[in-house]
Amino acid sequence: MALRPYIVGNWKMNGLRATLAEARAIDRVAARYPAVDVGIAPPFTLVHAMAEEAQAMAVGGQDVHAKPSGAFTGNISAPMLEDAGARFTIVGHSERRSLHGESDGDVQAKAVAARAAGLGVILCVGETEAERDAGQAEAVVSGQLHGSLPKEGAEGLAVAYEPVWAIGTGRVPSVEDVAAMHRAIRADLVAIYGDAGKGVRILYGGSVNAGNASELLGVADVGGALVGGASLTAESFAAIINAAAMLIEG
Ligand SMILES: O=C(CO)COP(=O)(O)O
Repeated sequence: MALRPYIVGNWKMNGLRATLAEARAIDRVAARYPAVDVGIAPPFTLVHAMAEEAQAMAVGGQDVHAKPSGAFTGNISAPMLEDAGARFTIVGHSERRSLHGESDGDVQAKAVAARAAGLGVILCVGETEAERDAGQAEAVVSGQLHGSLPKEGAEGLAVAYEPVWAIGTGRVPSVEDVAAMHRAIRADLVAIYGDAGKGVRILYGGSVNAGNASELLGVADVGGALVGGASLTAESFAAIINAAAMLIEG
């Protein structure tokens, strides 16, 4: 891994106040691995409390609204997230794209808004199983990248490749398929941003766990992981952070 590894937990709609204890434990793990960037995106209700305490990890949002303020019942804006202590946000997760009907244009507007508020962005892309079976995986992901990446520049940006069929299923693509997709994403990033596209970390997400992290993180152009289920306890998340650290140390 040429870039600093970035290991991010997406807690989704899991997280009561009790999980603050888990967050503290994850922060202590992050402190032991200064060469690895660690982030957690908890539910909005925990962002402020976690950000107040976090020393070694970044706290982020799972989504953000494209407008800075206004009459948008139930939404959270990028300046509000930043004000609560968040340092980054996920945008374009497949659960947002499919369950909330978010288009590439919506995702792009969110990414632009997040960066305008000074937040890092993890922009998610990924094909469905039917699209992969039809041989369309790379074309679909390339279309998502061209449609949703902010055009102004690559600063503060990471991309997460999350095949929809691998999320929460225990199934992961072959190492060859991960390598091919990350190579294709890198080529798109360089086509869009020029040399700056080489510095964008491309995370893999979808059923990453302690058992497969080392193999997945060892694939060329995999710059980290976006982890769902296995990020919910410090013990399983620590094993993934440790796998990333071991790979840099060789
Ligand atoms: O969607 C994911 C992270 O954003 C992946 O979730 P799982 O790790 O639970 O498969």
